Amino acid sequence: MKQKREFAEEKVEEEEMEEINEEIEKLEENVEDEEMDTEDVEPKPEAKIGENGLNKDRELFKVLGKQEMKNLEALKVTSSWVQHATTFSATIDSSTSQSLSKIDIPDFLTVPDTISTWFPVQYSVLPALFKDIQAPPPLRPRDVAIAAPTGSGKTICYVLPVLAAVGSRPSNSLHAVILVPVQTLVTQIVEEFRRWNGPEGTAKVVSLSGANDFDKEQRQLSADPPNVIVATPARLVQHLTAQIPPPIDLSKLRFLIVDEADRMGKLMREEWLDLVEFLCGGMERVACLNDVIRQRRAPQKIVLSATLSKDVEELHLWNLFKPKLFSATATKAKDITSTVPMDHISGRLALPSSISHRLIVSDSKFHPLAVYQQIQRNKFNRTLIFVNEVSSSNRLAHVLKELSQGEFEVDYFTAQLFGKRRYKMLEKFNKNPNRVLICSDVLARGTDLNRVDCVINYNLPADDKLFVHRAGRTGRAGQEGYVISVGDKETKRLFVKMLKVTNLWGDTVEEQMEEYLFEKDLERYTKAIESLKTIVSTNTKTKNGSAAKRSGFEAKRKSRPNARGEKPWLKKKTTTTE
Ligand SMILES: Nc1ncnc2c1ncn2[C@@H]1O[C@H](COP(=O)(O)OP(=O)(O)OP(=O)(O)O)[C@@H](O)[C@H]1O
Repeated sequence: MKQKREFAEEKVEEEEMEEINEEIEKLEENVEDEEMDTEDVEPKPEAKIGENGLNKDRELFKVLGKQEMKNLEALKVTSSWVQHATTFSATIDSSTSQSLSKIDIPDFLTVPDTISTWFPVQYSVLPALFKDIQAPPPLRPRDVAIAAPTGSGKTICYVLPVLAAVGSRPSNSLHAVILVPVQTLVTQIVEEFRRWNGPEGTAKVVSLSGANDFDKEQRQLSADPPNVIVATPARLVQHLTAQIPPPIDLSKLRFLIVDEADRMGKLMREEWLDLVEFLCGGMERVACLNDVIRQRRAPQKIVLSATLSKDVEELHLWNLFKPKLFSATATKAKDITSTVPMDHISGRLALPSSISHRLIVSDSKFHPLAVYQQIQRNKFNRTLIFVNEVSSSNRLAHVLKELSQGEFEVDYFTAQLFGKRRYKMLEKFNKNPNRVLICSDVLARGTDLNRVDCVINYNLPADDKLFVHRAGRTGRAGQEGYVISVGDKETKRLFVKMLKVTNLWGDTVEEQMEEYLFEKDLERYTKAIESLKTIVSTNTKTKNGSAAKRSGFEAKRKSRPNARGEKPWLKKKTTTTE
């Protein structure tokens, strides 16, 4: 019985297969007919025969009908406000700087001795912002985006307007919040406020970041409400959510400023911007007259960066109100929408013209020696060396110390450094000559160190923006600066391609360093490597033995009694029972 059923099923399958084959033959005949029709309409191009003797066209997907498939051109969408930017010169020299008398600043502000002229970005932005403060517009002032090269003086563009808005007799309300991506920048910007705020310091400026103790910050915010807060987003949100109501009242905010805006990442809206805008109020979309009136309360947003993204989605994230763009380009706005596939608004001039770049290509085993020879040959006074891994920072530091034999001091600075030790390290670098500081990218953006002669990319930067920001630690305020990138035949290829695609290659000089150039220092170099190997092997033994030492704030926190007053780190004394 079962066999019969199987046999019947097979029979049905055969009949179905025959029907399907007839269908396919009919289809093929139709297709051939179609081909026949087009035959007399236009001469059929020579059929390309592939190796296997088949018609090449048939090997690809057959497009039915007559339309030709063609690649559509990628649409370049640039916001209209990016197209109609207020532009100014990217170069800083006597011809592009303006005298201080050209801009009236409030008399209660003290001009630091180092400031004698206004840089192009300041001369372009400050009058517009001062005007909005002296004569507030009926609705709310337009938000501002500033795209200018590194070291061009963008910080002052918001420090002065904020201090002008606070006024000479400040009330107890919070006028401005400035957000920056890393805590080293928080301290630097508070210092810039102090420079202009005068010795008695009319405006109360506080810093909120991982460098300070959270509880201490919270007590200070409640006891003495500040006029200006400079913070990292994470620490600000921590204060805004730690207690209800939060000790920070954002409802009367005049400025919401984000420096190094493109570094805040695509998740910033979810992480902190929604919460801050909600607490500021007035950011809702306008649906009725009441909204228009309520919108007057919204703070004026100012976003800044040397590589402000041109990406419409990213710019849209900021929810800017009728934004006004100030952008550094040597020529008019055509640079901004340049055909170069770059996502910087500041166009091809993202690198200050006072910076020269050299690419050293050598075998990777000689890279520490190549770095030493470049520092020694050019007699750089202060050198910043960027590495990608923490491990290579202390190894490179050891080899350079061995090679330099006291010619210059070598330190290294990474995110592992906590609390005050970071600022002591930077202060030591700023105050002393003949320094080499090896650091990770925590110092790549915004950090304003004193007269860095040379930036060395010991490990090449991952993308063009990072290259621009690392290079921008030198050649600041129009001074001369040198950038040296170190690579080997493999890594050089991708690096050169990246810089050429984004028009940052400019007049870079490429130098091949062959093995014979290293012979004169080879003996010392070998000794340095040997001593490094012994240190690394002893370190690995101690690491297996005991936990690595912590430094600074982290170490102090470890040696503090817990809530119950116990000291868990002390070994419990075992009492003998006999
Ligand atoms: N008008 C000026 N005259 C002289 N020096 C100035 C002037 N404006 C700014 N500077 C100095 O130029 C240096 C760079 O300024 P600032 O840090 O504001 O640049 P930036 O554009 O913010 O750089 P980055 O993009 O790296 O953050 C600082 O040391 C600052 O003191």
